[in-house]
Formats: sequence, structure tokens, C-alpha cells
Amino acid sequence: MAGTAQAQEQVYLVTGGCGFLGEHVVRMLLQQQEPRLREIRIFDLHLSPWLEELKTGPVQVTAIQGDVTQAHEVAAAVAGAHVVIHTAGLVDVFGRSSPKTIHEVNVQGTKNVIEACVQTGTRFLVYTSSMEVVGPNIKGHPFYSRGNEETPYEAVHSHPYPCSKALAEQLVLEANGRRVRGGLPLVTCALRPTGIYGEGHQIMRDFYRQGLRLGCRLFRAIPASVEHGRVYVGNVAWMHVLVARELEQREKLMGGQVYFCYDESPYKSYEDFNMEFLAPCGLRLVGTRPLVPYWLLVLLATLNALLQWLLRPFLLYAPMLNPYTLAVANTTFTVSTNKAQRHFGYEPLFSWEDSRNRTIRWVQAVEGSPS
Ligand SMILES: NC(=O)C1=CN([C@@H]2O[C@H](COP(=O)(O)OP(=O)(O)OC[C@H]3O[C@@H](n4cnc5c(N)ncnc54)[C@H](O)[C@@H]3O)[C@@H](O)[C@H]2O)C=CC1
Ligand SMILES: CC(C)CCC[C@@H](C)[C@H]1CC[C@H]2[C@@H]3[C@H](O)CC4=CC(=O)CC[C@]4(C)[C@H]3CC[C@]12C
Repeated sequence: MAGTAQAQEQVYLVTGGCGFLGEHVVRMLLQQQEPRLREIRIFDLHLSPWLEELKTGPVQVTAIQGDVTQAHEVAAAVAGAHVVIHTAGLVDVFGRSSPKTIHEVNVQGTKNVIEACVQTGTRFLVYTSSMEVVGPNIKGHPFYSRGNEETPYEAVHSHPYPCSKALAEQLVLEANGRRVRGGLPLVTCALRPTGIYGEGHQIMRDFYRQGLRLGCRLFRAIPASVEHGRVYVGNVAWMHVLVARELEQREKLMGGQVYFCYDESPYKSYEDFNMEFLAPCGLRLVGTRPLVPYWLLVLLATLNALLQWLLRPFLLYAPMLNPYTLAVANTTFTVSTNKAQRHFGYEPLFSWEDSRNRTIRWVQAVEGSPS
């Protein structure tokens, strides 16, 4: 009886619940109608207005405005939660924030989440890591033959974002098995999405708007032969929900594990993949080969980095092209694995056709909306 009562009292905390991925996780938790779910807490630096419309359903939705770098705020939000899904992070590859801030949010923030779990007795922690934890590395090595979680790869990073994600992932995995308040072990695992796309993807929106400005054209910069891993946001969210649900039953198998997020999205170059959505919206990718030679792109990217540094005291100059984004876009990095299926029965919830159609509908709706 006590077991039944406890089973109906689950509280989930989603950090970063108002972000691109976080919103999909929250909506997925509500859609899946998890019978044991009583409350979802959404912890974010910035709370979104759409949260209000979620507050009318049978599951209590609690919005908590807070900062993961503040240990006391995190501890207060975690207290009494059954599972924490930690998606909050500073996703900055354009140099908008300082390396120190990226470290504080992504590493110290994750430390605070772990310590809060330990102090308050929360046993299950799902961390949103990234493929960037593995690569591409600074040497530009491709991730050959569509690697999996076991594929050896020299993970060497210099950019603050992948460095911070790698450190945070390590902290999460090392915390697996730590005794939480009450004496039971903490069970953690990390999910590594490749480049996420779907409704709410701001970089896709930026490309679309740029294409409209350029007369419905985009110009190929990267060879079509460079494959870049992509995964639909709904499937990434579904994987988080499934892990959160299964972690208790399969703690021995899943605790301390990493899982790449994958689905049926095709292997293509970054730009060709984007065209799957942008072409039906009227854009065209000009050139079967890059229009600008690679050395010139490297030069422009380096110039951008230099300008960013020089202008920093006066203004924020953060263009999309810099040495890091160029290296990531220009290095083959794709995954092929079934570890999530083997460990916790994951199958993508959305087919490629579904994912594509949903994303196209979203891009079409972007037209005319404020930037
Ligand atoms: N977008 C992508 O392609 C990929 C993202 N990821 C990871 O997924 C997670 C979510 O990323 P996105 O949804 O794309 O980013 P996002 O920027 O849309 O969402 C991040 C959320 O975290 C919140 N946040 C940032 N700093 C915070 C702080 N100090 N305290 C509390 N909340 C804070 C933001 O307000 C935002 O709502 C991140 O951890 C990111 O590293 C991993 C792989 C790929
Ligand atoms: C004009 C350039 C040559 C093309 C620029 C494209 C880039 C802005 C994007 C190409 C690859 C993207 C990254 C990739 O999908 C992996 C990621 C994982 C994360 O965890 C965060 C986001 C990102 C680093 C993503 C960012 C934009 C690109 C670099």
C-alpha cells in the first residue's frame, strides 16, 4: 500500500525546462501521461509565458525561476524530487559569453545539481550531455564508420563549450553510486545528442531568415560529402523521458552509462540536411560544391575571431562563422548505435517523415514572426 502511495507521488524536476530541448521534455512528460507523475517542476533562468497554459491539466506544473550556479536555489528546487532531468546549460559556440561564464553554468551548475541530489535524497539524475564531449576534436579527425559509445576517438578540445560539457559529463558519471541522504545510491546517466533540430531550433530559424534576405538562396560552404549527425528534438525528449522512467528498474545496467541520442534522420552534410526543411519553404542551396575555397573560409573565420577579440571592449561581435564552428561543420561526425534500444527499449517516437514534416511546419510558421 505504501508502495502504491509512493508510486503516485512522483515529482520530476526539469532544469532548463524553458529551453529548446527542455520545453519538448516538459511537453513529452505531460503527453505521455505517466500515471505516477504528480508534479513537474520547471527550473530556468528565464520562465516562458507558455508555461501558463500547462498549468490547467491534472499534473501540477510548478515554474521556478532560478539559476543553476546558485547552489541554494538548486537545492530548494531539487528537494523532494524523484528524478532530475538536467538540461540547463549555456549553449554558446559563437563567443557571446565568456569562457568563465560557460564554465560556471555548465560545470559548477552541474556540480550544484549533483550536490543537491545528494543532500536532499534525490536518487535519479539524467544529464543532457552532447556529442561535442567526444568530438569533433581540435585535430579535425572524422568519427569514422558512424561511431558508437565504444568507438575509440581522441577527444581533445580547446573551445569552452565542449570542454565544459565534457567536464560536467564526467562529474555526473562519477557521481553514480554516491550515497544520497537516506543512504541509497545515486543513479546517474548521460545522454549525448548530436546536433538537435526541430520546432524551436533558433539556428535553423536564423538560416531561414538569412536565406530570405539573400533572395531565397543560401550558398554552399561545406562539401556535401561531410556528414554531420542530427537528431529530432522530439526523439531526444522521448529518450530523456524513457531514461527517467526506466532508471529505477534498471539501475545496475543503466547507472553511470552514456547513450548517444539517435533516430532515423539521414546522414547528410549540415547544409544539405537543413535544406530538407528549408527547400520546401522556398529556399535553394546554390552550388554543388562550396562556392568559396576552404582556405578562404578559414581566413574569414580567423578574421572573425580576431575582430571579436578586438571589438570586445566596445561591442559584442559574435558571427556564426568562427574557427570552431567551421571545424565542427567541416568534420564528418555521425553516430550509429542501438545501445539505448538494448538497455531500455528506446525506439524513436517520431519517424523521419514525421520529424521532417513537423520541422517544416514550424519553419513555415516562422515567416512573419518577430526575430
Ligand atoms: N542544441 C543542440 O544541438 C544540442 C544541445 N545539447 C545540450 O542540450 C541542453 C539544452 O540545450 P538547448 O535546449 O539547445 O539550449 P537552450 O539555450 O535552448 O536551453 C537551455 C536552457 O537553460 C537555461 N539556462 C541557461 N543558463 C541557466 C542558468 N544559469 N540557470 C538556469 N537555467 C539556465 C536557459 O534559460 C534555457 O532555457 C544543453 O545542456 C546543451 O548543452 C546537446 C547536444 C546538442
Ligand atoms: C557557415 C558555417 C560554415 C556553417 C556554420 C554552421 C554552424 C553554426 C553549426 C554547424 C554544426 C553545429 C553544431 C553541431 O550541430 C553540434 C552541436 C552540439 C551542441 O551540443 C551544441 C550546438 C552544436 C555545437 C552546434 C552549433 C552550431 C554548429 C556549429
